Amino acid sequence: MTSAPNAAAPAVLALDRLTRRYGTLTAVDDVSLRLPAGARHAVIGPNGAGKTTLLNLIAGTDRPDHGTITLDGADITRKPTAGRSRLGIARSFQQPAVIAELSVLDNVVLAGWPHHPQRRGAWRRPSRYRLHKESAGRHLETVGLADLAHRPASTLSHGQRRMLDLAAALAGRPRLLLLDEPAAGLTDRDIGRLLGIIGGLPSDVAVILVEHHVEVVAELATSVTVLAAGKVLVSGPTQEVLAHPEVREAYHGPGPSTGPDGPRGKGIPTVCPSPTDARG
Ligand SMILES: Nc1ncnc2c1ncn2[C@@H]1O[C@H](COP(=O)(O)OP(=O)(O)OP(=O)(O)O)[C@@H](O)[C@H]1O
Repeated sequence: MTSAPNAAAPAVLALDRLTRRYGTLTAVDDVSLRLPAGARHAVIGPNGAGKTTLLNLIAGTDRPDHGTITLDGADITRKPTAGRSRLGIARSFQQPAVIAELSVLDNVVLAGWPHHPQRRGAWRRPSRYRLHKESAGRHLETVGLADLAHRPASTLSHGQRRMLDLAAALAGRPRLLLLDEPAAGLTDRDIGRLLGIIGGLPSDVAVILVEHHVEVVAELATSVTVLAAGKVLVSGPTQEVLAHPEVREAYHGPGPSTGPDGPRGKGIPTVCPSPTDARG
């Protein structure tokens, strides 16, 4: 079993009282979080809990109304997305961000371009462009798409596009990788590969994973935050959080013993239900 990140270690990412309102709706409500280098942290919660909004605030595609975000001790709350990306924040999306007209390889070359040490003049100098292609090829090998490198991205299946999106995120040489529902729509085989890829990331890359598959969360995350209506319901080491009475009640409703080996088998759903399911 994995252990929770060391709370005393210096934080790569620190969120302090982050709040985002849309009109009268508070999508993210006073959320604080500290993640050390190499953290494997999951954010779970029912539909509409504010998980994607939280990722958007960290990535810089949305701005908080209140609170601060620091990366390696520097305040990035007002920094534009491109600046955060240069500092090493990369993300994958619920809908894979793939350029269908480009080859699989060139999607990764393009994503890695601004982060490559040999980025200047690479289009004009074939030897430099070759370096970009080589490092893109390594990322494709990591995600199991090397054989499809020269195919148009438009020909990929949904699962393959997700893997390409992940290769593109890795090309950004991230310090912090934000993954929004990476297992959604994947076959069991692809989920197995995904677990291997994320599990094999360099140990200094911190990962925040928004995921509905609790089995994926239990396998990958050492710590978990549960959001409900934008607020932190509970946050801490994965096994403690998944066994927390309020978390179990939120997903199962009140009832008799819900111990890990109780009447509901593993006691946690494989896929977190939507609020409608939860109200069931
Ligand atoms: N741009 C926006 N304008 C208005 N409301 C928004 C906006 N983005 C998100 N919301 C609302 O904020 C709340 C949180 O949305 P968010 O997408 O962050 O939830 P989520 O936990 O990621 O849900 P899901 O699991 O369905 O992806 C929802 O009620 C949503 O409708």
